[in-house]
Amino acid sequence: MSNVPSESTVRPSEARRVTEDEAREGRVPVDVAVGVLIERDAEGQEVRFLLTTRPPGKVWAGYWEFPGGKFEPGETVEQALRRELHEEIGITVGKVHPWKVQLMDYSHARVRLHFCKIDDWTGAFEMREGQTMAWQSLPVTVEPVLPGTWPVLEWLAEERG
Ligand SMILES: Nc1nc2c([nH]c(=O)n2[C@@H]2O[C@H](COP(=O)(O)OP(=O)(O)OP(=O)(O)O)[C@@H](O)[C@H]2O)c(=O)[nH]1
Repeated sequence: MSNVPSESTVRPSEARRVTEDEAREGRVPVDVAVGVLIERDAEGQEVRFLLTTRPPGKVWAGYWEFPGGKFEPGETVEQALRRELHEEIGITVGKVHPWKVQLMDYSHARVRLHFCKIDDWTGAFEMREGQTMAWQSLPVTVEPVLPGTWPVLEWLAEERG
């Protein structure tokens, strides 16, 4: 797909999608709640989505991703997402729509990414961890994009035909 970065630019040992079956063995996945913030046009069609850079000092710093973070003990996806988006980008999230789950292996961790769509929030965006934000549509114009973000761009492209 022309508008999605090529996974071949990252060595397989660094990042790889895995299935739930494969993940039954080896490292226990870390659950991560991720928000796909969507802006709609007057007809209600999805137009743009928000990407942010990974903060300085974190693994894969500077790579573009959807905002979110790891669950804290006992949290649901929705609770983790509300907390992370408030802590990291300063907004208060309204309704959360669970969308897709994707497992991903990195050298630093195995993660289970819980992607949720959000089109309802209040508050001004404030990048509280030194990130950069960009509203994007397909094809995205920012780079580099985090490998764990590529599947989302594919799903969005599929949805838009
Ligand atoms: N936020 C986010 N994380 C993603 C995405 N895709 C993806 O593979 N990840 C991975 O999910 C993990 C999220 O961890 P994080 O370090 O950002 O979480 P956090 O904010 O709770 O950080 P901390 O508790 O380490 O400070 C990372 O391993 C990151 O590489 C994505 O689109 N958004």
